[in-house]
Amino acid sequence: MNYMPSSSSLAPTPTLAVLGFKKQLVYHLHFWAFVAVAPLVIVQWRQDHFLLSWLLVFFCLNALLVIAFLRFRNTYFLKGRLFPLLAVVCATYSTSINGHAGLYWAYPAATALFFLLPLREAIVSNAIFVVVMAVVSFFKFPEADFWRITFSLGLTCVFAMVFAWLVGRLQLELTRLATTDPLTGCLNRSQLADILNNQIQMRERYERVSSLVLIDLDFFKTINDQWGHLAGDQVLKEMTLRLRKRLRESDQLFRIGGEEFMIVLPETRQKDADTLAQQLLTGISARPFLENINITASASVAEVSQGETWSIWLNRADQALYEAKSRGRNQVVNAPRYSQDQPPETDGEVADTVS
Ligand SMILES: Nc1nc2c(ncn2[C@@H]2O[C@H](COP(=O)(O)OP(=O)(O)OP(=O)(O)O)[C@@H](O)[C@H]2O)c(=O)[nH]1
Repeated sequence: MNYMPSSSSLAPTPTLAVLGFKKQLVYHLHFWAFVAVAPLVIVQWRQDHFLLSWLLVFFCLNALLVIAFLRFRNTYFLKGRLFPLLAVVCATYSTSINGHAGLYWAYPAATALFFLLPLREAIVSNAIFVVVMAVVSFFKFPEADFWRITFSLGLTCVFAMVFAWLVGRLQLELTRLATTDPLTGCLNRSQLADILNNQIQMRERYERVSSLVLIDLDFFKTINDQWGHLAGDQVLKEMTLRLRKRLRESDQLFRIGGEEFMIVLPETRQKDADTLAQQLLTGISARPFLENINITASASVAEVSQGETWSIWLNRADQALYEAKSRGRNQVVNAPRYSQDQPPETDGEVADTVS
């Protein structure tokens, strides 16, 4: 149970990876839209379509600002909302004055909406867009074209919607797979630093105290040796169910090692966390697992202290867990408070591997 820095702890979390993906998508859509639309400003100006030309200037300026904000500030300019609005207005207006030449832009505009807006907003915006385009085409083109345009634009929207919806689901599924342990469904270590850091910030900024509990099954190796690895897996699953049953919705349960679990308890003082840990250990030892496997667990409790880092907090809990094991197991040990004058001995700065 040695918490040492490793290069993998510097890798972005799955959630950050998804956010990074979204930023790249927005960045590229604005960049390529700018490249495609900028020449049209001159084309439309030369054709004396001054209003459309100005609209396209706004579109290009917005694209440049979004690109600049993403690159230099890592934020979205006006939340990225102007692109869809301007794209739809330009495509509609261009169709009304340029006919088919303007209509062709309606298709990329409708598709882009699904990648830039939340799905529901994109569906509503595109439904309105298709209706408006249908009205414009009804007055602008022969009836046969009106039907073709309305159906082909509607179908483009449906395809884009299905694709965007599936990409969204895929992102959620990949995040879930990357952040949870496949055997127990508990959170894995990928977001551990972020979640502990959040609790530390709540402590520093708002004096809101949280605690963490480490629970480690005792002599788990003998379960595997005696009953087999599959039975060991079943015990871990049932252990998770027993822990979850007693926890609150806001508590976060991690499996941070083979038979070691960590629970983050927001808004919970050491004393209450200790009571909870005692109850959890009772819940484990009171009834046999898989009908006849009796097992106990050891636990430690640590309330977050002013001025400590997440790794010191976790190390304090870890050392207390060692203490519980060496005192004979099947008990809870409270970690001593962290003091900036006398920091507790730690094995290293960053928790990344647990044995
Ligand atoms: N079935 C199963 N066993 C696992 C899994 N992950 C780790 N283990 C086993 O858990 C055991 C942990 O053994 P130890 O670290 O010696 O701990 P212990 O036997 O519980 O002893 P103490 O913690 O000192 O009480 C090892 O035999 C690992 O192979 C898993 O996902 N499934």
